[in-house]
Amino acid sequence: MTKTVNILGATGSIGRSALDVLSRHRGEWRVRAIASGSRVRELAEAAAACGAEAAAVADPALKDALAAELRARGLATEALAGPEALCTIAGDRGADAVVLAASGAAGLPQAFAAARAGRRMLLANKESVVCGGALLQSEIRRHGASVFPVDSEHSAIFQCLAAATPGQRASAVIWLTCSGGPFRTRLDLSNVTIEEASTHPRWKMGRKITVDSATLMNKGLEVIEARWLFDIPAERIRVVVHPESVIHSAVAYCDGAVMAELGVPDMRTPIAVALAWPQRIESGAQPLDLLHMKPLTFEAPDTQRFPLLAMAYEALREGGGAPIVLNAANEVAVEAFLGGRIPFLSIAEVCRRTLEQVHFGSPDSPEEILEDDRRAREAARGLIDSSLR
Ligand SMILES: NC(=O)C1=CN([C@@H]2O[C@H](COP(=O)(O)OP(=O)(O)OC[C@H]3O[C@@H](n4cnc5c(N)ncnc54)[C@H](OP(=O)(O)O)[C@@H]3O)[C@@H](O)[C@H]2O)C=CC1
Ligand SMILES: CC(=O)[C@@H](O)[C@H](O)COP(=O)(O)O
Ligand SMILES: [Mn+2]
Repeated sequence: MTKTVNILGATGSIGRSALDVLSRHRGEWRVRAIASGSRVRELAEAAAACGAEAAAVADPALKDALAAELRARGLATEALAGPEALCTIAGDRGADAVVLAASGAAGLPQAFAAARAGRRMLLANKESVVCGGALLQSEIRRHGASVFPVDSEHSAIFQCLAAATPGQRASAVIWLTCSGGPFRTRLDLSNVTIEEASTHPRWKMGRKITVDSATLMNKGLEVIEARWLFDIPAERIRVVVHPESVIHSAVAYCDGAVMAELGVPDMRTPIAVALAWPQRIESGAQPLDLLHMKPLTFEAPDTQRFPLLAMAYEALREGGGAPIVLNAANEVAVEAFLGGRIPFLSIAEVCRRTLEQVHFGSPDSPEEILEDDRRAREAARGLIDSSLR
C-alpha cells in the first residue's frame, strides 16, 4: 500500500533532497502536504513536481499569493497559510511520516505538533531538539511518536546504536565528527567575508547551517541534539574534527569496539534511512569507493578560535533555559552577520554576552520556550544595536 508523507521546509536544502528521494519511490510513497516559510513560487513549483494535495506558507499574509501561484500552474492543491496551518500539517494523522526540515527555532511548534500527534518524525530541524530539550522528548514518549534523525551525524549514531542493548548503551561513548568548516586552518578570522562563511568545504546546505558550521556552532547544537535524541550525557559525547566528512559519526563500546557509519557526503542517504527504517531503499547517493578513497584524518577541535562549541557544552551543563538562549542569540547574530551588520567574530561574542545577561529556568511548555526564545532574541538584538551605535 502507498504511504504518505508531509514535508515542512519543502523548499529548502533538506526538503528538496527529501523530494528527490521520494521521487525515486513513487509507487511506495506519496507526498500529501508540503510547507515553507515565505517563498510561494518555489513552494508551488514543488507542489507541481510532487503532486501535493495541500501547500502551506508560514507567513499568513501570503495565502492569496500562494493560491495564485498554484492556480497559475493549473493545480488543485489547497493553499494554506499561517503557523497553525504548519502545525496541522506536522501533526496530520493522515500522513504516515512527517519531515521536519524548517530552519531555526521556527520549527519548534511543528516538532511539538508532530510529537503530540504521535507521528513518525523524520527530524532535521536540530534547533527544535536543542530548545525543546527534555520537554520535547517527554512529549515524544508520552504520545508514542518515533524519531528518525536526519542530521547526518545523528543518523550515523542512530545506525551505530541500532543493535545495542540498554546495557551496552549505558556506557557507550559518541564520537561526533566535525568537518572543521571553511576556517579549520585559518588563524586570523577577523576579516572573514559573508561569501567565505557561506561556503562549506563538503556539504551544500542552507545559509544558516552553513555559517553555523563555519563557527562550529553547528557542532555545538549537534552535541545538545545528541544528548536529547540518544539520552546520553554530555560527558560521553566527544567531538572530533574529520575534514573528509566520510565518517559521519561513531559509537565506542566498553569492549573497545567502535562502530562507525561511512558514506559520501549526501543528505539523501540519512533521509532514505529515516524514511524507510528498518528497511533500506535506494537514495540516489553515489556509493563510497573504498579502493579510491583519500586517507581519513582526525584532529581535536580548536575551542579557542571556535568558542561556540565550548559554549554549547556549557549551556548543556547549565541546563534550564541556557540552550534556548544560546540558540536564539546565535540565530540573531548569524542573521546580523549575513546582513553585513556585524563581523564574523561577533557571532560568538553576541552569544557569550547574551548568555551572561539572560537566565531562565526549565520551561514547562512550548509556549514558555517560545517566550524565552523571544526575550533572548530581544537581548541579543539590543547588544548588537548598542555595539553599532
Ligand atoms: N541542509 C543540510 O544538509 C542539513 C540541514 N540540517 C537542518 O535542517 C534544517 C533545514 O536546513 P536547510 O534545509 O539547510 O535550510 P534551508 O535554509 O535550505 O531551508 C529552510 C526551509 O525552511 C523553510 N522555512 C522558513 N521559515 C519557516 C517557518 N516559519 N516554518 C516552516 N518552514 C520555514 C524555508 O522556506 P522558504 O524557502 O519559504 O524560506 C525552507 O523551506 C535546519 O534545522 C538545519 O540545521 C541538518 C543537517 C544537514
Ligand atoms: C550534513 C550535516 O549533517 C551537517 O550538519 C554537516 O555535518 C555540517 O558539517 P560540520 O558542521 O561538521 O562542518
Ligand atoms: Mn550535521
